[in-house]
Amino acid sequence: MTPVMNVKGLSKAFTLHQQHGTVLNVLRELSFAVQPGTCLVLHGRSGAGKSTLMRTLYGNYLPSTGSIRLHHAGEVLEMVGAEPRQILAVRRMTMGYVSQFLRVIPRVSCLNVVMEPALTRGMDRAEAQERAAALLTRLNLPESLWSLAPGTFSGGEQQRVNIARGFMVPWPLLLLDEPTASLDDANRAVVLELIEEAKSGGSALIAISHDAKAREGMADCYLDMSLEEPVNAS
Ligand SMILES: Nc1ncnc2c1ncn2[C@@H]1O[C@H](COP(=O)(O)OP(=O)(O)OP(=O)(O)O)[C@@H](O)[C@H]1O
Repeated sequence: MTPVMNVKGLSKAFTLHQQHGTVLNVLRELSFAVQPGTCLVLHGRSGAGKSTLMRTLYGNYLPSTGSIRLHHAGEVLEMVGAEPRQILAVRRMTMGYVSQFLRVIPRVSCLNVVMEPALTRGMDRAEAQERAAALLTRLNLPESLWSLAPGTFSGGEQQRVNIARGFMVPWPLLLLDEPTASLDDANRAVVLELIEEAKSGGSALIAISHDAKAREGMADCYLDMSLEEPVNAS
């Protein structure tokens, strides 16, 4: 099977210019591939570089070395050094990212936050609203909150809005950062169902989860990022 993403020799170092130019070698020579219909879970101690890897894959950080090849729009795109317009097209069509915390935009209602990825892809508004409502209902978010901006919502409510938004459209590759961190057992089970449905539809997922039950429920394979202590050089 052709992988959705193929990563080779990926390294990322941070240089702390304000702190005597200390260099943190966070990712070192990582190579892995992600297949459609599977979930790869990033595994490793706190500080191993899991979030850094996610941000690098999403194009937020430029790696120091290596290659990230992504199946996008019928072609293989090298994400390292891709133009900003290509990264934006990838984020609209190919790679979704459910970050740990919802980015709250003042005065934008919960329903609009959830619908946005579908509207950006040209889905009809009524259809988008129906899908958003179905997801919010499954995630047990009270209907009385849907027309409110999520800024005042609890941590778990904000997380469920973020998850509904992430699953609004099918993604060839979906990145999930701690998708069940603030959720109770019932809502964790809903998130695991959504992940299973996405996999059945052919999506590949890359996830970080400190929640052992959730991790076991979603993982098809693991990337162990704790094999060595990071090397810090100045
Ligand atoms: N923007 C940055 N600038 C400098 N150092 C950074 C930056 N982002 C992360 N780091 C460092 O990289 C290392 C890995 O951080 P990262 O957040 O990726 O770890 P993690 O495995 O996701 O940890 P956790 O499980 O605690 O969330 C840490 O030592 C952190 O201090």
